[in-house]
Amino acid sequence: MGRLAASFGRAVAAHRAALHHVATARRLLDGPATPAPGEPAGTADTVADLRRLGDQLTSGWLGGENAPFGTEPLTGRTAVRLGIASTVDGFFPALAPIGGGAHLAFESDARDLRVAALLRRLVVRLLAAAPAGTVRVLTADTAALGGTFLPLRPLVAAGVLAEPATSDDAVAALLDEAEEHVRAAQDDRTTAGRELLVLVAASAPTGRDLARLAALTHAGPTARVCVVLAGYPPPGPGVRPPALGATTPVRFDGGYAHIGEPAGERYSADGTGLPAPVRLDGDPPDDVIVQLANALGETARRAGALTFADLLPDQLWTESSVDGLRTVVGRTGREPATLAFDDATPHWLVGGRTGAGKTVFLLDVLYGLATRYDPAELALYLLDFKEGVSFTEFTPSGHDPSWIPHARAVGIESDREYGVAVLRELRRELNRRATVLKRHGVTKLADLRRAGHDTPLPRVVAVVDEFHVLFAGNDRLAREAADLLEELARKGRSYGIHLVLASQSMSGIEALYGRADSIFGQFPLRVALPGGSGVLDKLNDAAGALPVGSAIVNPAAGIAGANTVVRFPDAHADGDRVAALRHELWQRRGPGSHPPAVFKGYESTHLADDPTYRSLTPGGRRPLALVGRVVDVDLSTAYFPLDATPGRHLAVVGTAATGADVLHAATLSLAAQHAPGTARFLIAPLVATADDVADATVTALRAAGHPVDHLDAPALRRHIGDLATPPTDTPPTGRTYLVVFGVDAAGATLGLSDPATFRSGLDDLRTLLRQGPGYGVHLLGWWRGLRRLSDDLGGTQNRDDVACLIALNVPGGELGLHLGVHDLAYTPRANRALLVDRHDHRTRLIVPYVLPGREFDEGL
Ligand SMILES: Nc1ncnc2c1ncn2[C@@H]1O[C@H](COP(=O)(O)OP(=O)(O)OP(=O)(O)O)[C@@H](O)[C@H]1O
Repeated sequence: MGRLAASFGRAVAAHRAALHHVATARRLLDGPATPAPGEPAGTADTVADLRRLGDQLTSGWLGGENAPFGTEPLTGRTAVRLGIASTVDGFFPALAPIGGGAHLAFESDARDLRVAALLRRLVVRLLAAAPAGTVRVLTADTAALGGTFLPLRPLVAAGVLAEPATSDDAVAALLDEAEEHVRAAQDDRTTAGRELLVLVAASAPTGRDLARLAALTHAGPTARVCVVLAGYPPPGPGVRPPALGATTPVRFDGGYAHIGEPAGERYSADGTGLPAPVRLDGDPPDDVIVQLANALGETARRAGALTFADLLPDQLWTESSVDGLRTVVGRTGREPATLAFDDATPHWLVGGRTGAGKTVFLLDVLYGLATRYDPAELALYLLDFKEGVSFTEFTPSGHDPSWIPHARAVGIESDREYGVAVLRELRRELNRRATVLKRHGVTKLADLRRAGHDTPLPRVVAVVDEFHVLFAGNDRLAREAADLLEELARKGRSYGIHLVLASQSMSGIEALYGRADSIFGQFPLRVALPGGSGVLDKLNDAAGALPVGSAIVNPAAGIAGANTVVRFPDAHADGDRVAALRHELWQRRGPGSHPPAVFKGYESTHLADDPTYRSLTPGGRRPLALVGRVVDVDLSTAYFPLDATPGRHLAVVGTAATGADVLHAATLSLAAQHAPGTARFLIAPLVATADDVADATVTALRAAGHPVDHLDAPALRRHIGDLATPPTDTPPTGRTYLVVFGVDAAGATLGLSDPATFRSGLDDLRTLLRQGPGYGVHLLGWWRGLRRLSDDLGGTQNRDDVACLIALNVPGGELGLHLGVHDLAYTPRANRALLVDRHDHRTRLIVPYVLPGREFDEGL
């Protein structure tokens, strides 16, 4: 009996010590101890002491609906009630220390209903014990898939409690969050770190995650974390589980629980714990849960609400980019999450499955940057390869003339060729900067800018969304893209050129010809949106269970243990605010600000809109045949100069009806370079599909005052015969353009030989092709097949006789054979053509001109 009395004496002391903050402890108790019949004997005096303590502490908030919730934050170690200890002399509340580095572990996991009920009660008690927002509870329940915490649904719905983590990935993410909290608390850097984080695990996680959880129990009082772990130690043979630090164990003995030695206190001299059986407290009453949800919900909503406005600075354009760029992208817990483009994280790699919020995240980053830095500090190149409208809002449109003044080039639904053109442009900028730096004897942009150099050298951020498209296909273009990216990634850090590569699929990365490591090694900052684990280390699968609107940010190239969970707002949800901001930025642009060069992959182009065409006047020495716009950064005009060199003729090849449109544009652009009467146009519409366009061509030429002859096949044959003979007037005056819509349709007629001279139309045609340019005769022809062109030329050995080629829907391989070029990177597609000039070895992807209204006729 003496031993028992001593033990209870210790328990009194321990309870007192644990109840150091009596006011707090009072809140952790809920109601008077309810005696249960037939309890075993105890020691009257000490039990009475314990009882008195309990009585003092039983008027807590659960004592009545009007009782207040906690008003003081839980700063140090305190006590929580686990149940009722019973002795023959009475009953007393059984407490255990918690907080201030003290933790709890239950032997059974929450599949034991007593444990499940008590866990729920502990969640409620801890949330209720302190002011709203000072205790954050995270729950994990892989053993019952969240079922343990289901009765706490009202708290989840009110945003007070997060959804339980129910998968291994989610548990890993939860541990990431807890570890980040510990780091923040230990540095005392954020207010989030000052809240108490309670981690309630309904069962022990497996392997490495159990070790991580155990590590949290050793982190000490400054970590501001408290672990409540059920199912420890995990049953079964095998490796010994990691030891827990400062944890009160609770084990079970029949219907009663037994509370072991509390962390840092003694309940018994022999270390056997509280010498009285304990009946654990049951579920919190439903109405209390609802009451708590109502009381804390509003604060949680306010603290948790994240809007686009949270990303913006107080004042526009006040930051300097000398040492890097920084912007708030969202929140970590309740603190702003800031990411940087600087020496430590010069480039970012962003991953996330489709619909994971990648576009939204990128827009958040771009608006965050564009509001902090003025256009002299920051320039943007934005490239998107997917169908969609990601960056459209940065460019002027019919209904909104504004643009973001930082944007230099924007590609929407870009072609790979456009992407490579932008990367080439960035490399030119890199080289330009390298020269400037060398001239000033420094090696880094930051040093030059610190020295007050006045050449505008903004930091450049180039965003490439769905960048894996660049590497689709093992061709010359893919290799060039890899070369460019590698160079930009390697040198960009010093020259203030930063890359953000985003993708829904990292499989493209593997196709980087073994260079993935050398390229992505330059991308220390990884942002993994839901489903974006591909940008993290293979052992780091934290992004699997993320909800949309959050991301794992990892500044250590994705290794596990360096994750931070960031929530970011949906820029699109605040459309009016974003539009107003865009206008504000636009209004602030400087006097010389130009709209960005915009490439919209889905748009067709029209001759009439081309500034080069509009500036054409009669009298040039070498007329230019305009055929479209080159897929490059400035969308420059695609043309062929038609001079006196043999072979300066244009062949448009392919069955696509666009062929007629290209001839139309070439003819009208040539006409604009001749005064009426100085050029002759012979128009031969030989195929029905081209009739409308040929008629439109004739009408336009006549309207411009040019003489036009309309030819059928026999007339064409005659004219070819005439034109194959050099004129007698020397030097020849004027030019003759023979425009044939469907040359292949004249095959039979041209193949016939003249019975008198034995010359066929093809003989005359070949003479004309070689000699015609010398006396001002050029053929502009549309052949619907490459084979027909080749035959008409008399074989591929004569391919230089028509030096200017526009290939429409001609397979790249066939075209390569005709041209004698290996590795020709051309995939026929609607609204695109390949321009080849055999004389100056130019090959360019172009958007060919079409007549307005015929955009959708081209087919493939
Ligand atoms: N922070 C957020 N909060 C709430 N909803 C969001 C958030 N971010 C994105 N969403 C929503 O998720 C959906 C997909 O977003 P988004 O278009 O950015 O995805 P994505 O990854 O770019 O997809 P895809 O690659 O298919 O275009 C949108 O409806 C968007 O409103």
